[in-house]
Amino acid sequence: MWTELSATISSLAVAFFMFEKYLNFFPYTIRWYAERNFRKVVNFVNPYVEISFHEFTSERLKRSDAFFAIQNYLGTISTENARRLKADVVKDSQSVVLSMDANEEVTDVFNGVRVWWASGKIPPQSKSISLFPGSEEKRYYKLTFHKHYREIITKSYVQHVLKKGKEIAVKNRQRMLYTNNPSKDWHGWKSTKWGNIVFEHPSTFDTLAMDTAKKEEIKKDLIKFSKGKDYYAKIGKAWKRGYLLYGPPGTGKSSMIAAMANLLDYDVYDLELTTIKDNSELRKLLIETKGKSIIVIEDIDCSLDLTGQRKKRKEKDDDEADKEKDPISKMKREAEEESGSGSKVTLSGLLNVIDGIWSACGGERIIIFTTNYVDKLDPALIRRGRMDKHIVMSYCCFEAFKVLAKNYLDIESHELFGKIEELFVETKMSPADVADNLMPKSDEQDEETCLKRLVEALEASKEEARKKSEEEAMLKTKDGVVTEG
Ligand SMILES: Nc1ncnc2c1ncn2[C@@H]1O[C@H](COP(=O)(O)OP(=O)(O)OP(=O)(O)O)[C@@H](O)[C@H]1O
Ligand SMILES: [Mg+2]
Repeated sequence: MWTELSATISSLAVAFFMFEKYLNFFPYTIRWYAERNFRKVVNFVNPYVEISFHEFTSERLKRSDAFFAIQNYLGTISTENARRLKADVVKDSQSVVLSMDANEEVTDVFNGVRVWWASGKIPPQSKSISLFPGSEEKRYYKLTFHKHYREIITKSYVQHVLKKGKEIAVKNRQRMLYTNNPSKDWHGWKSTKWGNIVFEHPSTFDTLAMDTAKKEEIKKDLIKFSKGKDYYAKIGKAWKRGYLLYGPPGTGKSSMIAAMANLLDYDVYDLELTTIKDNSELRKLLIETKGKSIIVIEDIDCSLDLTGQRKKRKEKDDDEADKEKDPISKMKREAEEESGSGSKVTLSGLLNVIDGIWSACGGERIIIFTTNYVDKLDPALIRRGRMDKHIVMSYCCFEAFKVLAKNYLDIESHELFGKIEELFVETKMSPADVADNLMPKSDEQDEETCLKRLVEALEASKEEARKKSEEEAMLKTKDGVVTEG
């Protein structure tokens, strides 16, 4: 039987070869007719069905999600089967993920049905020399199975592969910190709107010094949001949430953002508004962001003039008449004008990004604004619904200090704690300054030295505040005397 089968296959192969070779000598209509019938015969003899999954979809540079899901899935089964594997290092350079190399084949069994997966590459079509080597090469995976199982494979198996592949991608995913590239770099081969590096910030809610109840409330709020897909769909609201973090410098706003990203396992998009030319660029950037991410606009009060009424150049001229005299300001302004880097993003453009029709694409996103001066912001920008939660990051209190002492010095109590608690009632010091005082600067510095340094700094700050208030009081009385006089 085997001898007969191999003889048939060889004859078919020879026939196919001859057929392809001599077909070009016939006129087109005959060729088309012959080819169609020949394929019918081949399909009748060949009981196998093939499905290809290509790396690039219709848009040339848009990578197919399915291709990567399949790549991940095949990585798990090919480690036992395939002989040539490709390795990628992921997750803090700790683990290796294997995938099938080109022109390898592996088999898989699903509900008792055997399928074959093969990987391949389509070489460049054009013979011209490309500036970008390898740019034309297209990878693909080919799935082969018996036509008898068409239903089960196309309906259940492919879905199973994509689901598993996506799960593996989430598990192996390295979180990224994205920053927007200036729009002049958006075009060209493989250029992207967002530049990215691996996000590795160590801040967590455990290391964050702040009121414990407030911290727990924020954590619960975040977790509720991340699990709220169905709820948001039910109430007909885009699955996104806005946070406004405000407070003096060094109170932990940026650290809080990193802690949030670490808690939820989200990517971070750090949006630099000043490099965005106009509202349409802002929208394009937003569309390119993925779900499970935090979009951050730091120091929103400094980023743009978002008071609603953007000043016109002429009006500004009066304000800046003095600045023109200063050679450094003048040079800076001239350079800005030359590069055309002045941003035209407006308040309405920003509002549209936060809760316009575009903001719903992607889903599962948190938008965070930070500012030192909340009063400077336009109320429309931060009204509830846009910025759903306002979080004030304030000066260090005794409770926050205890978290820092535990983290920086590994102590939970000390005889100086009493004094420090008293001093915190009357002094305003940012957690950044407290942390700096608590951090040992050499091996010789023990906890006692660090705590004493903090006490001294707190006393100095208290003294400074006392002098300042005395001066202010004196000025007030003087003013009073002058007015009365
Ligand atoms: N609440 C806090 N808990 C723990 N560490 C803090 C806290 N606040 C500040 N720090 C420490 O101070 C440093 C500066 O803090 P961070 O950058 O988060 O402040 P910020 O509020 O973003 O300041 P700015 O308004 O200047 O941007 C951090 O690296 C961190 O070590
Ligand atoms: Mg900051």
